Amino acid sequence: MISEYFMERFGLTKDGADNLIKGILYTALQNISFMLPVGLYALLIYMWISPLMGGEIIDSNLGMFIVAILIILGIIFAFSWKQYHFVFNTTYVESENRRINLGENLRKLPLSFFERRDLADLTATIMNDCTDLEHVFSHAIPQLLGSILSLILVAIGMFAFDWRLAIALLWVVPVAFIILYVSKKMIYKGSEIVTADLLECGDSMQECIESIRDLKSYNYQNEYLSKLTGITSKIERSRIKSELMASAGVITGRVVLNLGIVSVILLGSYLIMNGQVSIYTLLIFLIASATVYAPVENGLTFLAEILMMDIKIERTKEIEELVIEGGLKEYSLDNYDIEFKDVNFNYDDLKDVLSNINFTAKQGEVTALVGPSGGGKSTVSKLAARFWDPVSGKVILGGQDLSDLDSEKLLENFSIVFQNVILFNESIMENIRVGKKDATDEEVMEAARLAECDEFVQKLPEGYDTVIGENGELLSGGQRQRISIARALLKDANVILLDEATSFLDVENESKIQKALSALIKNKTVIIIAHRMRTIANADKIVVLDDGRIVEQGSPDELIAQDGLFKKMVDLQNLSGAWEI
Ligand SMILES: Nc1ncnc2c1ncn2[C@@H]1O[C@H](COP(=O)(O)OP(=O)(O)OP(=O)(O)O)[C@@H](O)[C@H]1O
Repeated sequence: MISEYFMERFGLTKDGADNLIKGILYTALQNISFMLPVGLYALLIYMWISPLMGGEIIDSNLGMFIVAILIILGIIFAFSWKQYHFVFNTTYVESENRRINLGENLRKLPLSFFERRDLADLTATIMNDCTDLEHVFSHAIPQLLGSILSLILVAIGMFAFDWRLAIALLWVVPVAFIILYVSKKMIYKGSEIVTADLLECGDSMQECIESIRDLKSYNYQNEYLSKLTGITSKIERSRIKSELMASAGVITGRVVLNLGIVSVILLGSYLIMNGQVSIYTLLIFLIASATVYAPVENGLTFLAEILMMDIKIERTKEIEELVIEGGLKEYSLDNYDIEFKDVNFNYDDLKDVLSNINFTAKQGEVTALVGPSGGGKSTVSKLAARFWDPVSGKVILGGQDLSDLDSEKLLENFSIVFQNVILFNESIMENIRVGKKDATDEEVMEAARLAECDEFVQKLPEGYDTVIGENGELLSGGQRQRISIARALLKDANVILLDEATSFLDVENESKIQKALSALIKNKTVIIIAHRMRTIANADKIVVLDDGRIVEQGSPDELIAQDGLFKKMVDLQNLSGAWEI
């Protein structure tokens, strides 16, 4: 039951929760073992004070004391070792599990999620929040709950010894915790503000690094840096405020704890004067107060930390509990036609981006999406690969509604070349192999040759083994595009989406790649987006999108004959082609 509570409350796995319980028990035992020397002091004081108070003289046996000290040290060592094992080792394993789970969950989320969510925020959750939680599970929770547990056991002993002095010693403990708990809202608020400010700072730093070229070219660094300085100062202020909010409760609690010693002295003196307790009993309680309050003081600091952590736990749970996109993993397709049936779509409920889209991209044909910028071409291609689901209407592949299919399985049928090519900081060979994980080096090189990569790759210092830097920074835009096309050629899937796939290429290279692509696209469903009319001259079907609606569709000849938007676009490009500067 406790295990289930911990799983739910702290988002732990079963093993993690069980180990946390063991960690708490060993922390309690460790705390008690730290109090064992108090028993030894008590004995020593008794031996020393007894003759002064007219009692018998007790023979001190040094050997016995040394043995007792060694036994106590042994016990402290054994419990500390166990506590360390359960608390620290298992915390790091749990933290690793948490990161893997988050990563797994993210992998299964619809791609639309990543367009909506702030990526710096996601990274902060996986890295920073998990690290902060690591600290809470390795220090705060076991120490706090262990302290409470050991305190309860010690309190029982104290009550048995003298219940009046026990009350005088311990009444401050619940009061101190209640004071801190009452300030919970303030602590949470402070932590929420710090988290939001850190995120804003992370976003701005990332933006600054990504756009450093533009900042320099527009001489905008100073303005941007002063904005960054403003944000970092804001973090500093909110951190100080948050610490003050948390420490107000902790310090008040600690002051209250000290009142316990005062009340023990006052009550003890009164009881001694009335002959109800001996000075020995009072001394024992005063010595005990030092060891009893130490874990409680730590506990107060840890409780504040746990209250501050709540926001991080919520943030990780939010990702863990996101609804994972479902869908059929096993399905059969009649063919690879993609049909848009009465599709309406928007990104944010505010403005319709696509309205009443009806067309079919047939297998064995090239369907080109053209139209003015912002007309909805890329959005149509995203819906075709189920990156998003339509708000109404259906997108159908070979008779199956895409929204019924598992995205990962569905994308096995797609080769996609995006406008913005993403490359990894690995060798060219591995970057192309992304298209087909089990491809041999020969297959990769063949795809690279077809995509006109071979010539520039041979000139690189280590050929196909050259590592191309973060997002392929060592390559030109056209070279990056060719690598992306090589990936698509290697994957050789049945549906091919090309979104401005050759926009960075010069005429010569584009013509060569068009040739390679025509070999690739035989008998496949091809949807191509291009602004250059030359790129889509051989398309079987043209769909013209303007302001989210299909305004014309048909073969290039039919549309030229219609003398509408497509014809206007072709004429304009012919005209601009003839311009001389
Ligand atoms: N992730 C998004 N969130 C919100 N709105 C978006 C998003 N992506 C695109 N839009 C909006 O949807 C509309 C259509 O964009 P889309 O990229 O599909 O047009 P496009 O025809 O491909 O444009 P271009 O030719 O310039 O690439 C635009 O108004 C754009 O602002």
